Amino acid sequence: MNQFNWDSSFLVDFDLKTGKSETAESSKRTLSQMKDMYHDVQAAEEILKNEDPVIYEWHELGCPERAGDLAFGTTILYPGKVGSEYFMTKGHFHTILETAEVYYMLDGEGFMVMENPEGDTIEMPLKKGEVVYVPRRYAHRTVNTGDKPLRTFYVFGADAGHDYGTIETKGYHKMIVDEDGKPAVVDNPNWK
Ligand SMILES: O=P(O)(O)OC[C@H]1O[C@](O)(CO)[C@@H](O)[C@@H]1O
Ligand SMILES: [Fe+2]
Repeated sequence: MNQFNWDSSFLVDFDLKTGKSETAESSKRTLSQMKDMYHDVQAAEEILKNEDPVIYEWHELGCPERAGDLAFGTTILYPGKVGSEYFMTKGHFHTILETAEVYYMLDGEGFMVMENPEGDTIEMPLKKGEVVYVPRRYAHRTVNTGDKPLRTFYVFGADAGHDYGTIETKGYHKMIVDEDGKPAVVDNPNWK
C-alpha cells in the first residue's frame, strides 16, 4: 500500500499525459470483477472465454478516510465495449451522500453518468482539458466512448466512502451504448 504521511506535506508524481505514477501503486478492475454491471452479460461471458481484460485502473494513495482530508489520484479507463455498451467504471454513491467529486480530463473522451437516489440523471459528455463537477448526492460512473484510454485526475472528500451496493442491486438508470458508431444515452431496461 502507498505510504504517504497525510499529516505532513508530500509530493507525488503523475505523468500529465498518461496519468500514471512511478511511485504510487494502482488498483485494477477487470471484466470478471464487474461483468454483471453490464447489460449484455452474455457478451461479457463471451469475452471472458478468451481473456479477462483490465477495464480500468486507478491510483489511490491510501488517504485516511478523515473529514477534511482530500483523497486524490488518477483513473485510466480503457477503450472497449461489452456488446454495444462502452467500457465503464462500476460507479458508486458516496456513503456520505453529500460529498461532491471533481474530475479533470487529462485525455480521451467519454461521459460522466450521474444519478441521485430519486432517479434524476445527468449524462455529461467529457473531453480533454475539461473539469466535471459531480454534485453531492449523485452516484457517478465514467464511460469511455473513444478509441483511446480516458485518463482523469480526481479529488473528493476523503471520508466520503464508496457505496456500490445500491447500484449492484438497482442497476444504473442510464446506459451509454454504441448506436451506428455513435454514443447514445438509453434507459437501462433492468433499472428498478
Ligand atoms: O469505485 P469505482 O466506481 O470502481 O471507480 C474506481 C475509482 O475511481 C474513483 O471514483 C476516482 O475516479 C475512485 O474514487 C474509485 O475508487
Ligand atoms: Fe466518487
